[in-house]
Amino acid sequence: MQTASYGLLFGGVETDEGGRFRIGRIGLSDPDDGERLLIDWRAPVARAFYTATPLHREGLKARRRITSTDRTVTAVYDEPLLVDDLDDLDDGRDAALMAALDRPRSQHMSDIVGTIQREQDAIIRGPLAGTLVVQGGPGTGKTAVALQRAAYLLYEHRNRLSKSVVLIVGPNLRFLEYISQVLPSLGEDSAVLVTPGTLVPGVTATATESGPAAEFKGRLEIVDALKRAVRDAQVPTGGGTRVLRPAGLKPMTLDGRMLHRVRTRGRSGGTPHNAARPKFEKALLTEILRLEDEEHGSSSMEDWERRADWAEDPAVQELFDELWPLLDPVEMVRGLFGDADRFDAVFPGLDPVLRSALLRPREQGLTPADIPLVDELAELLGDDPRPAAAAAASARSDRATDVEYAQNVLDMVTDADADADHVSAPVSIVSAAALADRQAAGDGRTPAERAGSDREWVYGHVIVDEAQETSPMLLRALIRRCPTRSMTLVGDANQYTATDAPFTWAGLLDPQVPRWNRTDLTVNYRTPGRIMRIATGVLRRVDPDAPEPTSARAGEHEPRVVRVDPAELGEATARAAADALAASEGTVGVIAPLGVLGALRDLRAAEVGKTTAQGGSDRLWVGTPDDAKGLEFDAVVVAVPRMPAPEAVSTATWKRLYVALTRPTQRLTVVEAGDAVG
Ligand SMILES: Nc1ncnc2c1ncn2[C@@H]1O[C@H](COP(=O)(O)OP(=O)(O)OP(=O)(O)O)[C@@H](O)[C@H]1O
Repeated sequence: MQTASYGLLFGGVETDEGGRFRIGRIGLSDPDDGERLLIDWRAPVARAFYTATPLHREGLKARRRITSTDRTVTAVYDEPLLVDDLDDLDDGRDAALMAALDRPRSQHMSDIVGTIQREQDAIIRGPLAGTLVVQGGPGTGKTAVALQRAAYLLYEHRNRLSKSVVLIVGPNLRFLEYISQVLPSLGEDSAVLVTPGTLVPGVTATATESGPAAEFKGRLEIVDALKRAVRDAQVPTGGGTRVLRPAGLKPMTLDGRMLHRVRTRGRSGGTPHNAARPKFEKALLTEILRLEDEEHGSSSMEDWERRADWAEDPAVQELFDELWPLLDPVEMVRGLFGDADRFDAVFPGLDPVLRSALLRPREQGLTPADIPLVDELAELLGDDPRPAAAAAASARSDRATDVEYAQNVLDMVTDADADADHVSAPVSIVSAAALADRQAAGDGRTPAERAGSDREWVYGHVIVDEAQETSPMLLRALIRRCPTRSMTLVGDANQYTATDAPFTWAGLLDPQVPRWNRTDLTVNYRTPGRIMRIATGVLRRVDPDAPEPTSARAGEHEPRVVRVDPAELGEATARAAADALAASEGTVGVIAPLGVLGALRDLRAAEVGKTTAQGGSDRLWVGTPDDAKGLEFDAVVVAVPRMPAPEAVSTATWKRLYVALTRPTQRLTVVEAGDAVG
C-alpha cells in the first residue's frame, strides 16, 4: 500500500472541549496503549473536518490542513472556526484548496482527500443503497468524488463490499490508467475497473463505429431483436421436412409438424438456448423412437438403450447441430452484423443509411456498443451444457463457501428493501441458489480478481463515470451485475456527444431504474473562469440558456485564440503545442479532430524522443475531444477546423469543442481556421 508514504497525515481539528485529533488517509493507534494517533478520514468523527464552517461549527474550534510531498510537509494552513467577526476570517480552507487546484498535473489523477468540499462530502458519504446520479459541469469534481465515494463505501461497508467488490466503469483505457492510482492511494483495492469495451471478461472491443450505429445498438429494443435471432437459430424448418439417413438403416422422414413439436419442447420452461440443447435432443430422440416403432413395431430393447444408440449415430448428431446449434455470443454478434441476410431477417425495414452503417465484414473486431449485446446473448444462450456438466461436479464441492457470498449479496437486497428510498429489490433476477452457483470461491485469488474474470459476478456497488455516454443496453448489463441497483452515476448531460439528440438522466434511467436521486455539483475546480467564459460561449451555441458556471479560480493566464489559414491548421497547432511545452514544465494536451491529428505525429515523436532520452515521463498528450473526456492538462491547445455556418454545425460537434475547451487547469490556446470560438 502506497498510503503510508503519500500524504498520510493531512489535517487536524480542535474541538470545543479542547480535544485535538489528527486526520489521515487511514486510522492508526499506538500498539502499546491503544491511543488513537490518526483518525481515518472516513470515520464519522472525521466528518466535521470537511463540513464545519464558522456558521455551523459542529463542535470544532479550529481546523488545520497540511499538505506534503512524499514525506515532506510543504504547507500548514490553520483555520479558526470560532471567530467573533466572520468578516475577519483568514480563509485557511480556501488557501489549502487553491494550493491543491494550482498544483501541476501529472499523468495520474490525485485524490482530493485533504480538501473535499462540503457539497462533495455529502455525495461521498451518501447511503450505499439506491441509485444516485451526480450531474455536474466540467471540472466540478465528479470523478474525484466518485472515487472518494468508492473508498468511503469500502470503508463504511467493509464486511460486505470487500467480498462483493465495487465495479468502476470509465470511458476508455487511457482514463482508467489516469484514475488507477487514486484508490490505492486511499488504501483500497477491492474494485474492478473496466471500460464499456472490456465489461465482458475475455472479450475486448477493438473497433469503432459511427455514433448513430452505436446509438441504435444501445436501445432496449435490441433485446427483442436478439431474442428473435436466437429463436431463428432453433429448428429453422421453414415448414420443410428433414430426411434422416442413419447408418445401416432405411432413411427416415421427419416432417414439419414433428419438428415443430420438438422445437416447442426445446423452448419449454424458458431455459437458455444452449442449456436447452439436452432437452431438445431428448425430444427429437423421442420422435425418432416413435417413427422407428411405427416402421418396425415396438422394440424389445429398453428405451434408454435405444436413445443412447441413436444419439451416437453421426447422422443424428449432425441433425442436432443443424436444428439446435450450440451458439457462441461473440460469433453470433459477428454473424448478425456481418451477414446481410441474417441482419435483414432480424432488423427488417431499417433505414438504408443506418443499415449500411451497421453492416460490416464479419471478421472485423467488435465495437464497445457490441459488448452489451454479447452480454445479453450470453444470458439468452446460457452455458454450453457439455463442459458445464463436468465443471458443475467440481463446483458442487465449493458450494458451501459460495453460499456465504450469496448470503452477503442477499443481505444487501434485504437492506435495500428496508430503505424506503430505494427501488423494490429485484429478487426475481437473482435467487439465492443461483447466486451460490455463480460464485466460485476459495481459489486463492482476491475477490476483485475473481470478480474481474467472472461475467456473472454480482457487485456490491457500481460506479459509472462519464455516465452520460451510457446506453440503455449498457445500463441493462450493469444492472445485471448489480441487481440491487446500488449505483453511483456521475456525468454531464452537456458532454454527451454520441449523437445530436439531447441527453436526459430521466430518459436513460426511468425505463430501468424506477427510483433514483440526483445531486448537482456546481463549482468548477479545474478550469479557471477566464477560460470557462470561452467554453460557455461555445456551449451556448447549443443551449442559449446554459447558466454561467462558477469557477473556483479566475486564473492567471488569459486564453489565446490564434486564427490561421485552413491549410496551416496542423502546422500552426504543432507550433502552439511546442510553445506550450516550452512555456511551462507541466502537462500539455493537444486536442484536435481526427483529420488534424496526422499533422501532429512529428511533434509527438519529437517530444516522446526527448523525454525518453531524459528518462522523464511523457508530458505531452495528443488526441481527439472524445479521447480527452475526463482528462485534464496544465496547458491545452485546441485545433478547430473551419466550420460551416453555425446553424449547420451539429450539436455533437459543438459539445466536443466544449469538452476540449474545458480540459485546461491553467492555460488555453485555441488555433482555429474559422471564427467559431473567438
Ligand atoms: N475538493 C477538491 N479539492 C481539490 N481538488 C479538487 C477538488 N474537487 C475537484 N478537484 C480537482 O478538480 C479537477 C477536476 O475534477 P474531476 O476531474 O473530478 O472533474 P469532473 O467533474 O469529473 O470533470 P469532467 O466532467 O470535465 O470530466 C481535478 O484536478 C480534481 O482533483
